[in-house]
Amino acid sequence: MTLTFQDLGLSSSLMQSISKMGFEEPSPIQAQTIPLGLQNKDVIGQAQTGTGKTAAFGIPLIEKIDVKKEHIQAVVVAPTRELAIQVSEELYKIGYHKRTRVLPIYGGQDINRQIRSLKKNPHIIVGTPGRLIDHINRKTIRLNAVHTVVLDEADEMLNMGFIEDIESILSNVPEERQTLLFSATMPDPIRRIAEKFMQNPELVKVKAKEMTVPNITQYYLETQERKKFDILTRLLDIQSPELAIVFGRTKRRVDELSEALTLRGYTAEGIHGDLTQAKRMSTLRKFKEGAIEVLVATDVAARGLDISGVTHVYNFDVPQDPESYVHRIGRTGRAGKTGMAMTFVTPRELDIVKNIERTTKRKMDRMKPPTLDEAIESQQQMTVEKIRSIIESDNLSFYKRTAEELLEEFDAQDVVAAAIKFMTKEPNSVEVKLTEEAPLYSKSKGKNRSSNNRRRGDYNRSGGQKKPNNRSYGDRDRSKGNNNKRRYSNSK
Ligand SMILES: Nc1ncnc2c1ncn2[C@@H]1O[C@H](COP(=O)(O)OP(=O)(O)OP(=O)(O)O)[C@@H](O)[C@H]1O
Ligand SMILES: [Mg+2]
Repeated sequence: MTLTFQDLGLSSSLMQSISKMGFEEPSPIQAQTIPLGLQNKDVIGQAQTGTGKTAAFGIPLIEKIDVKKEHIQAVVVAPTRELAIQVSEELYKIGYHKRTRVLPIYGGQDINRQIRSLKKNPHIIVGTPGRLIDHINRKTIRLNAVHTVVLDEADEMLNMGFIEDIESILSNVPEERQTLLFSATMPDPIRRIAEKFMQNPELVKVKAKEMTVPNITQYYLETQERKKFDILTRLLDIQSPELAIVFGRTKRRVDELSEALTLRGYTAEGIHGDLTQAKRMSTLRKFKEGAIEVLVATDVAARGLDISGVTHVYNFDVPQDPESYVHRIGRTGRAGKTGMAMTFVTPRELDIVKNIERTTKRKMDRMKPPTLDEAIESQQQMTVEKIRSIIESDNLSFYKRTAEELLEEFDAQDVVAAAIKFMTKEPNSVEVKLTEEAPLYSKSKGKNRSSNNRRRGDYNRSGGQKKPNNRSYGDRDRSKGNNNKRRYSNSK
């Protein structure tokens, strides 16, 4: 009974793009939303992180564009620049064969350049609220022929204080329109907005027992504040993630952590709202390309980020609330792939873990912080594996004479041990000093929560080009990773 994209009655140009993107079958949110979108219904969509909400609104949106018309027909509003770019790239791909013109519009980019791009008559604009308002006021964007509006990550726009901007954008769009509202979480204020601005919206809520996707294994580690950093580096050594994101509570924390990681020999960089747009983009690009192994980020900096290959998320500081936990760990385990999330808690913060577990309806397993010996042991194991694979695959004749000479002079065990020692990345003990963060207290205890990471002003997200479509879809029946098909499997 699995629904296919074909069943949804999409046009051939869209089918072509979708298959080029490697999508095999619609994800549950897509299967439910696309038909409603095509029928011009208002939709409130809620589904877990990484389950394809972008294409859920993107596919019907593109289907409804009349490419012959030379004006803006749809507006997508997203909370951050990086997200605006990421969404517009996904829409560009979906609309590629149909030749839909999509333009991202965001603050921090030269406005005159944007005005020039707007003169090329894009069909769809993907923008951040502030810059959209700016263009509306300058009359460089006219929304009088817009038939579809999408609010992506509505909860985050609310958190960032964009509500008035959104109201003002919506009031510039004809009332006869379709409004789609998407979010991974759906707090009450968002429901109220929906009541005010949408017409009999259909609520599409992908049923899930838990708020987090099942393919992320979740752990917490109880430790003292001052031990966290050593534990982080040991975990990085033991788990050797493909790509990892480390979350810190504040911008200062992110700066200090990325410096400290660099000092210990990891390639790490940080992103947060105080960095320039150019710096944030280049860091994200390097991370996507794998030139950086560890991305250190504040909460908001990583919301909505879609980077394939993020295998591990470390909550170096416990997140402020369950919602931010859900978004943080949702940077891994996307599109059906597996992921691991480790949350560090000090003894006084244990209540927060309980609170998160209650909200997400999912227990985290307790993980014992690894010891230094365990870290060294696992590094040695990696060396041994490397040696094994070299013996199996390389032609070693060039080295054999030297090996013989060494063996004549020394005991064989010593020679091998020395080689292993030389090749093993020993845990680096360079002293690092992090400014301590005060523990967070569970809300339920009525104590103040840390307020030094105000969400507003710290918005930055991922954008940039994604890797080509050779990502497999974490498809359980298919063990080989690198095929061209991406299949949705995590909620079946
Ligand atoms: N039907 C599909 N088959 C395979 N891959 C898909 C499918 N739909 C979407 N994807 C891919 O899954 C990834 C996650 O999608 P997307 O970013 O839209 O998730 P999301 O639900 O918006 O997550 P978040 O809540 O974190 O914003 C993207 O790389 C996207 O291209
Ligand atoms: Mg999204």
